[in-house]
Amino acid sequence: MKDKSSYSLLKRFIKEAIYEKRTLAIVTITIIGSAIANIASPYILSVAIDNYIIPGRYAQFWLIAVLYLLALVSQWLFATLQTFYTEVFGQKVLKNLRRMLHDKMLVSNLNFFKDKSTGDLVSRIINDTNVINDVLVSGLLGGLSSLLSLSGIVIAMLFLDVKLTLVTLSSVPIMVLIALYFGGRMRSAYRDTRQKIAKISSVVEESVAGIETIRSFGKEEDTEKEFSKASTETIKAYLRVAVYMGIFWPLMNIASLLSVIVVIAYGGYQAYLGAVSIGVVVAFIQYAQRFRGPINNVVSMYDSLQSALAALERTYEVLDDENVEEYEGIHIEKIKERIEFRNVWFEYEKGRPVLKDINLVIPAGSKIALVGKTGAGKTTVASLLMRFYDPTSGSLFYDEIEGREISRRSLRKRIGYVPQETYLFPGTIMENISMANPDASKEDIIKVCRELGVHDFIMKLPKGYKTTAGEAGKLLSVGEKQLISLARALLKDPDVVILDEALSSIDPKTERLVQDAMLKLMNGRTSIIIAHRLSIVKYVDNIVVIDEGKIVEKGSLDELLSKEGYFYKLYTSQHS
Ligand SMILES: Nc1ncnc2c1ncn2[C@@H]1O[C@H](COP(=O)(O)OP(=O)(O)OP(=O)(O)O)[C@@H](O)[C@H]1O
Repeated sequence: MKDKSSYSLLKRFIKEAIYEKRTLAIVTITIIGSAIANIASPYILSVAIDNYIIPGRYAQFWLIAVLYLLALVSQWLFATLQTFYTEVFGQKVLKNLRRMLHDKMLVSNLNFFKDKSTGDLVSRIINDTNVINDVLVSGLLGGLSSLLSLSGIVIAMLFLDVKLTLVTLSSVPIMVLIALYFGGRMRSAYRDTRQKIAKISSVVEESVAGIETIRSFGKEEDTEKEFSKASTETIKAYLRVAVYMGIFWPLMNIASLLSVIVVIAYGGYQAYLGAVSIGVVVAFIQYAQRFRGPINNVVSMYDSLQSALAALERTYEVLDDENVEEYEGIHIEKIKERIEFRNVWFEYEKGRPVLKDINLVIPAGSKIALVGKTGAGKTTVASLLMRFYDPTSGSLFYDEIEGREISRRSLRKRIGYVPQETYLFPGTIMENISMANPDASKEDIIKVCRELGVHDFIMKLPKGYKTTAGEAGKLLSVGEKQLISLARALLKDPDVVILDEALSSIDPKTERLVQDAMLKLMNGRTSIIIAHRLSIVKYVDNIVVIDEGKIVEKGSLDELLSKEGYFYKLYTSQHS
């Protein structure tokens, strides 16, 4: 264990978890109550035997019998309450951690996502928090409760008879060794089963996502083999757990019985000599049987701490990531005059600029097309416009206000972005469009869809506007989805539109629909089109040609064609 950092991680976690004070107070009470009740019942039994049963004082016997019953009932009651409230506490901590992680994702900038895969983030939010709950909350509280019970039992035993206590405790090291050796193996085998299950789900996930590629390359057999391998490994891992479980608990029981035998033999002999009473020996027999569970809990708490600390470290890594979007800044109501790039340089990775000294003025209401080979930097220009990133050096100005000073939210409200691939949120088509403007009525939405020519094909879907995104995702083509995205952007009524043409091929009929819808959306608005097809460039005022992060040509279609330069080559290669 990396002591110092593990300690500070734990300290921070405990400090943050402790804010659930009320639930934690209830858990603490149940833990203490449980420990006391656990110690009390054997003790009461010893008193009952020595002071009432053996002397034959049956008149007052009912009192001690009621006390014994009470101790047993409270033992059960506290144990139940402890399990329940530990879970309540754990779930609250879990919910809070998950909320913090999810919120963090929502406010993080795109650098945050650069080195994290979807699977990794999902696993941090779902699995790591689960491990933290299991080990750090339930495990730690269970372990502390066991430690308290163990200490209580030892104190009660010492109080009754010191020598007998030492004899009884002689089997404890054996139990600790068993718990360390076999228990440790059992837990690590169990962790292994979780990893194997995760492997199965990732194979399934990949098969579903890549089903078309699998089919087209005839890779069904390989995928099937991979799945079978993962399944077999899972079975093996579960069988290992079963074997270790089969060995572990019976061994613990034997060790526990060993101490009972020792107590009976030694205690019995002492009782025969009159050194201890029968009641005390009976109490010791009961105490001796109560060691195995708590000892296993304490050992397993220590054992699992390592994996939980790793999970905690991964969780804090996300929470402490400094790539956060700043939402403060000047609120802009409208982009009225122009957008300007002034000496803009940008690099995703230090020392590798992808935009180099971009200077560009986009007057309000004008239309420009960004053209260039793949990887030239067109999408990056669009990302800077929306402040997904800020320039590494140089500035963007919106009506002479420096981009970095403007509130990101207010800026993005003024921009309608139509990405290459449309993301449909869970929900209906209607909800997917209305998210652009929650105040819009159904009629407004239908009007916008009619205007863009989207209405007819939405009505052809099985449930029209009520078709869910899941169904629509399968039924709609890339172009049709982009039409929905265009409707979404129009409903927002932005000042600026950024359109990223779909790369995938679209059938000619839909392509015409998409182009018409694009032109309607662009009408009267500052428009920046990332043009892949070049047929759209007829409709723009200016074409900006980017190559390797630099603007290499700029001008109207006629100007650039007559120049017979870089653009001319691109254009003629697509139109030949
Ligand atoms: N998130 C990122 N991290 C690191 N490098 C990136 C990132 N996004 C893009 N790049 C790199 O920046 C360069 C410009 O990419 P960009 O996506 O802006 O080009 P593009 O002209 O839009 O290309 P395409 O037409 O293929 O979409 C490329 O070399 C690309 O590999």
